[in-house]
Formats: sequence, C-alpha cells, structure tokens
Amino acid sequence: MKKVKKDDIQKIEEYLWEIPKSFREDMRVPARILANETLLDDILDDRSLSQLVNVACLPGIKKASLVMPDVHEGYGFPIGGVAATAHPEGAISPGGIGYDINCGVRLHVSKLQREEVENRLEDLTKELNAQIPSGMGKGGPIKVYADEMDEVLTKGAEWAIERGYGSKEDLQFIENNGRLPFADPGYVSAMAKNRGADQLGTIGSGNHFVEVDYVEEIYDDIIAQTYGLQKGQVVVLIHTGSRGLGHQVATDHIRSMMAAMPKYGIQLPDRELTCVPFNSEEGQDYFKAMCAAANFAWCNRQVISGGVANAWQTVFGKDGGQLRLLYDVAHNIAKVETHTTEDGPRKVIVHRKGATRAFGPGSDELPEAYAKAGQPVIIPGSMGTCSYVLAGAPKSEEMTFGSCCHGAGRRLSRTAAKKQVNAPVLKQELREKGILVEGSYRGIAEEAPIAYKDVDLVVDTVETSGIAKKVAKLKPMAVIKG
Ligand SMILES: Nc1nc2c(ncn2[C@@H]2O[C@H](COP(=O)(O)O)[C@@H](O)[C@H]2O)c(=O)[nH]1
Ligand SMILES: [Mn+2]
Ligand SMILES: [Mn+2]
Repeated sequence: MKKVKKDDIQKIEEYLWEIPKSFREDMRVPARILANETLLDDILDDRSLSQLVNVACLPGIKKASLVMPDVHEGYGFPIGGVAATAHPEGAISPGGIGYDINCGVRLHVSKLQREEVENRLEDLTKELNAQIPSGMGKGGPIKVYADEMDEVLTKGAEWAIERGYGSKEDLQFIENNGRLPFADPGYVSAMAKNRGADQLGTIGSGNHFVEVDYVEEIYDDIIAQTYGLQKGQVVVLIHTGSRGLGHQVATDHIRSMMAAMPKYGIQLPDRELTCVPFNSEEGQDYFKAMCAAANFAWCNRQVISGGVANAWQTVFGKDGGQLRLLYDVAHNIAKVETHTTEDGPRKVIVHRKGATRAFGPGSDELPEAYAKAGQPVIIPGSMGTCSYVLAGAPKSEEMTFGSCCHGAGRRLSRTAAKKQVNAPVLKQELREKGILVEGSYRGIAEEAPIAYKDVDLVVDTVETSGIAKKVAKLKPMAVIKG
C-alpha cells in the first residue's frame, strides 16, 4: 500500500492538513489531520496516516476521514480517528469503535483543597486500591447473571444508581445519560455476558486508572465556575470501559461481519476495516450489541464511582464531603447524530475511536447547567504530566463532526516503553515529585509518561483550531493503574 509522505499532505488551515482524494483511487473523500507541524512529523512515523486513507474508502463516508492530534495506529482505524457515514445505508465498522467499546473517562470534583488531601494521600491511595479491583482478570464487588445482566445491558448507569452507587442527579452529567436506547442484550453472546459477570466495578489492566488530581490552573473563569472547578481543588479521574464483555462483543461481531461482507460486495484495502451497511441485518445486530456493551461500560464506571466515594468517606469522613460528578464521556463509540455534510445537514453514523464528543454551547444534548458553556471534554495526559478539562466549541461541528482528541496519544508502543523504562525507578521518581503510583511494574512501564506525546501540544492544537476551549489543567497526586 502506498505510504503517505509529507509531500502528499497539503496545509488547508492553521493546524489542519489534507491528503486529497486523488492520493489513491479508492478514496471516496479526502483525509484530514488536525495537528501542528511538530505533531505531524511524529504522526508520519507510524501507520496512522495509511490507516486514515483506508478509512476514507469506507462505503458511505461523508465529507472527510479525520484524525485528531493524539492519533496513533490501531486496529483498522487509527486511534484518534473520526468517520461519519451516511445514515442508514453507510458502513458501520467495529474497527472504528475499538475493542474496548465505550472506553471513556469521568471526572468527580471534591470539596477539598490540595493541602487537605496531601497529608492523607498514602491512606487515600491504599483505600482506593483496596476498594477498586485493578489488573487483568480481577473480579469486582458484584456478580450479575442471566436476567440481571440483561438489565445492566439495557439500563446502563441507572442500574448501578438503583443499587446505591451514586445518585439520580449523576445521570444528567453522563453522555446520553449513561444509557443508549438501542441496546439489545439478545445480540450479546453468552460468552460475552459470562466474561462481564464479575467485572462491574473493576478498572482492568494497562492504560486504565483511577487518579487523584488537583486543579493547577484555570484558563476560563466563567466556564470553570459553571463546571464547579477552582484552583487547588482536588478531583478524581476514572478511565475504563466495557472490559471483557465489550471485547467479546467486538470479537463476535467482527467474525460474523467478515463472513457477511462478500454478500454486500464491499471491497476494502484492509480486512481490519471490516464493515457492513448500518441498515443490514448484521449491521443492526452489531449496533444493538455495541449499545448494550456501551451501557455495561457506563454501569461499570458508575459502580467504580461508588468505590471511590467509599474510599473518600473512609479517609475524610463526612466532613470530606461528596464527590460530585462533573461529567462522563465516551471515547470509543458510534452514534447516530445530525451533522452538516456535503449534502447539508443530515443523519450520519459517527464513529469515534479514541475521540471524544465535543458539542459546543447550545446543543440540546447538554445538561441545562452546561448549556451556555459547552460540553466538558476530559483529556487525560499521563500519570506523570497533567490532564485537561476543555469545553466543546462551535467549530467542532464544522470541522470534526462535533469531536475532539481523547488523550495525549501514544508515541511509544508498549514493548518499546517496557524496554526503555525501569518501573521501580520511575515509581520512586514520581513519589519524589509527590505522585503516588500503585499498579504492576509492567503496567507502570508500559504507561510511563515518556510513552505518551506532549499533552500540552495536543491540547494547544485543538484549542487553536477552535474545536474546544481550555478550562482547567489537572496535576496528578495519586494513580491506581491496572
Ligand atoms: N492522567 C492520566 N492519563 C493517562 C494515564 N495513562 C494513559 N493516559 C492517557 O489516557 C489517554 C487515553 O488512553 P486510551 O487507552 O483510551 O487510548 C492516553 O492517550 C493517555 O494520554 C494515566 O495514568 N493518567
Ligand atoms: Mn480509553
Ligand atoms: Mn480502554
């Protein structure tokens, strides 16, 4: 396959680059890259842009295939990729969503200041570690089988709230209120349900985490006030997804889509892009199962919030106050949304794979309290650098189908990171900087800060391009890794 070189890319706006449709004859739309020049040079090093060009060949794709500045190569689609296909006949591709369906992040805000938490940080870290199972194959606090699992898959976060994990007010601060209505547990295999049976309330391995941070800087006073963020305040970030259940849903449906593809006469440059028409039988089966797995992930994050609240109360007692949910966003998902395309406004199937929804002010998808501010966009950076809270801005609708980056993005593979990082040394260095890290040495090495791009550059790029606005910068204090 023809490799993308810098000469093939045209600058079309500050921080927006294009690989024209003429680059390869099977492209149906141009491919666009949101990046500054430094990030673009890095992006050219891996297969991300070849994958982006492949995505531009999907049946029914509208306007352009896109990557955010945190892009890196993934299964079929690059991670950091966005693609919108015509509803209802355009393609749905599990590779455009990822194996960890509805991997996402949520942010809780506390009433405590950095100094109040610092002197209890060891205890808090131990308590969080005890309350929230992490690592591969670790079971959680509850088991769900048969009809109860079907209820989880249908109700999402609400199922957990009904059982005392969080409060009803939380729902309005979760994307789609923590529940996709098209979920149908009948399309989730027994094996997938079995894999998920004891995984609610667990973060899993590797890149997933529960992290205590403080607000180091506020960039927009008004939006920060709307979100309830203040300088010095302690917050908690939770990053995980649909665990083994979501992975099995993707595995099962990719297999059946591969078998069905010839029937629809779909030719693709890479079999990892496997797709079928959204309105085909296989497309609908997958979509219903994907929605169910997304609901499982929201329920999982809600149960984890319950564990975090228990740990918080154990250490800080009633005076420590509640942990209010600021927002919960998905970054591996497909949704039917209305966006402006070359045909004008129309319904499209937006694939966000390592990309966050970033709706601007006035969207009717936002909770009333955030209507003027825009949607909170939560961008984790790394365990040793910083993370950001942004607000979705109007230009995201024009440029990126209402989407933004989802993190700093990997610059080193896990294998390369393990070769370069001495985990015990890194853990000690972070401790000396005031950051306590719990997790396997393998996980710590694979997820070391040097494994990730410069999150400041990534965030500056999305802000300058106008798709999101910086609101606050968060600095890590304690991290529980998978
Ligand atoms: N604040 C932290 N951010 C982290 C950590 N480990 C990874 N990351 C960031 O998360 C994004 C999203 O990851 P993905 O697995 O969903 O692609 C990633 O790009 C990193 O920037 C951490 O320990 N703390
Ligand atoms: Mn994720
Ligand atoms: Mn994940």
